[in-house]
Amino acid sequence: MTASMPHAAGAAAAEDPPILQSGLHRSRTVTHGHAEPESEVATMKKTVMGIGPMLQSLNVMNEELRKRKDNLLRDKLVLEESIVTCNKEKDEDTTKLSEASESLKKLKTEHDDGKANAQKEIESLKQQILDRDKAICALVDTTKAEARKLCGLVIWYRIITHKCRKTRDCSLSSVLRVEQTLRILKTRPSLHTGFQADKLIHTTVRLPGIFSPRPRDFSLPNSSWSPKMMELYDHYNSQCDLETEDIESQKGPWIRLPSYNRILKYAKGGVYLSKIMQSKARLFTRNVYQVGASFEYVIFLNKEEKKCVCLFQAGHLLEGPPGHVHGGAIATMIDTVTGTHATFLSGLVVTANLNINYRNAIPLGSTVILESTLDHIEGRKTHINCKVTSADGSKVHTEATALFVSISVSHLMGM
Ligand SMILES: CCCCCCCCCC(=O)SCCNC(=O)CCNC(=O)[C@H](O)C(C)(C)COP(=O)(O)OP(=O)(O)OC[C@H]1O[C@@H](n2cnc3c(N)ncnc32)[C@H](O)[C@@H]1OP(=O)(O)O
Repeated sequence: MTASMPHAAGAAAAEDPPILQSGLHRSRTVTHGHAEPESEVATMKKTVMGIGPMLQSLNVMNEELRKRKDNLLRDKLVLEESIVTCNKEKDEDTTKLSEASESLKKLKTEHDDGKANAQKEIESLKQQILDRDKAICALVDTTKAEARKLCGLVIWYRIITHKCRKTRDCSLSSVLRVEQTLRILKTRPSLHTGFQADKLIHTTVRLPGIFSPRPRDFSLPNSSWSPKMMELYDHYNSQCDLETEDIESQKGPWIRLPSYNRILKYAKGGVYLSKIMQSKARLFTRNVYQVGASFEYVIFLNKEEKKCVCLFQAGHLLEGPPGHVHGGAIATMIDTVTGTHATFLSGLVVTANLNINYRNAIPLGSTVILESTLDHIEGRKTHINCKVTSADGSKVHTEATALFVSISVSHLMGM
């Protein structure tokens, strides 16, 4: 019988799990073979008992799968929440970005407006400077030869006092100085200058305005100045003119003369120096930038007494005899102080003669005073005396006389 139904039994075996297969097979066998019912029940019982552990493991697996499903669902929820948060943040960032772009646009517009306004102001101030320079020129009657000479000297004065600054400062105080110079010059009508009046406007108009950075004024105290140097500086500086816009309110007999490291860009024959020379040329006494290393000095001018005082501290680069200042360096300072003095007295001059007596050597690093006094003026010749003493005046280091000859601007160009 069993053998007569191979297909049915085989099909059942293929569909059912192995344990069931053996149980069922047996029960079928028993049923069809008319076996004892008790033994069939027992067999069934056995079979059912065999199913128990299998169900247990299936339950465990089911439980695990359920847990995994729960976890996945939780993860999904978390991810969905994150996506919502990210989208929210993205929206906020987009809003912020557009706000920032708006602010930037606004700032740019404001900046452009400000720049345009500043440009306008600069143009207007430049025009004012130009008008003022023209007005100054108009003060001088250029049809008269003497006036033309004065113009030439004004230009020289301006070149010396302002062109040496990179800014060629056109502030009100500069105009004031020009006016003062005019006054001085008017008292000296016999000066020989050959400057052409039409060049005056050209030159003054080209002077730049008040916007360039100011170069270093070497005559101001620095950290290398000794206490003695400072004491003397304070003494003279406290008696200086107050730089006010009102000419009448100036006080003090002394003027501290500013000092820069550049003067002219004209050269032999009146031609322009090469660009390299123009940019690299430096005044001899101001060509060492390191403070305290070479010529540390400040010049004060006394208009009333027609004299100059220079406080000079010689640095270590000026050594001549061991530990003492080189005679050439002393001569340089004497020429500088007396030359400056003569320029203020007589306008454009050059040194024609310099006589020096070296009485006592000057120790390096010490502070000395150079006193420049007017001896006399005779036609184009300005005779100056100069005495170099120790800071307390007790020792005379050097004595000198100098002759300066007035020259025209064209002479200077042709030198
Ligand atoms: C605010 C900035 C301050 C800057 C300070 C730095 C100061 C630095 C100054 C210098 O270092 S200048 C550079 C050194 N000097 C020179 O290179 C000058 C070169 N020499 C000349 O250009 C001419 O020789 C000079 C202008 C000085 C004279 O030539 P001129 O043909 O114009 O004049 P002239 O020869 O007819 O002389 C005019 C008068 O000066 C007299 N003179 C000229 N040279 C003389 C001399 N060496 N000794 C004595 N007297 C002299 C001359 O006798 C005459 O007197 P009289 O009218 O009574 O007859």
